[in-house]
Amino acid sequence: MAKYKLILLRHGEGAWNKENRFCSWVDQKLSGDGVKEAQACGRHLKNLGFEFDLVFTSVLSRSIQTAWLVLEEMGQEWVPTEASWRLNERHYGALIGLNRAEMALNHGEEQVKRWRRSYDVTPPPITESHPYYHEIYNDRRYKLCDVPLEKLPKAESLKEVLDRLLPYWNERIAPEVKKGKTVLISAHGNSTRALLKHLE
Ligand SMILES: O=C(O)[C@@H](COP(=O)(O)O)OP(=O)(O)O
Repeated sequence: MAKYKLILLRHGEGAWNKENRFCSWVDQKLSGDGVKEAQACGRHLKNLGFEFDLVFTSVLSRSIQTAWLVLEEMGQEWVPTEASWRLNERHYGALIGLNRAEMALNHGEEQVKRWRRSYDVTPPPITESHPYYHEIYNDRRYKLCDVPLEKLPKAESLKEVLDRLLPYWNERIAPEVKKGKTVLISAHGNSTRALLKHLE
């Protein structure tokens, strides 16, 4: 029997995943296929016999929606869930909204790969002239965070994702896992990647 029970989940496909655009902190909902993926995941976890005690999500709808759909399929909608910006997707700064294939044509495959997959390369920051700046920073969810609005990131490397995620992991999630709770984290490609890197 495993000592700890922690399931890490990346959300189902979002509308901008389909369009190959950097979505990051833009609050896109799941696509039709994304909904089906989350439901299939819920059925799979149910067949494996998982019974969750606690669920953690980011504050982005695609991770919350995925958690709901998973719990619904499992008949465990009542399980307490908690959302934190610290589980958000990596902040892709000025790259938000851009198409990865077009970026590769303009900047070269290597540069795009460096921005996406290196550990400590931070993309250029988002500025007020960016088309999604105001949508992100005027959103009420970011006024309710445990840090003031001006301290929220404007771009992040994977290392910086881990730096902002670790206090939440150490203070809020890890103690529950250590108590023997079965915990689901429904988050994003890069926030789960950062956490896995830490756990390994
Ligand atoms: O921000 C995004 O577009 C993707 C990750 O992008 P890549 O690091 O894979 O380019 O995040 P997710 O769909 O998991 O929330």
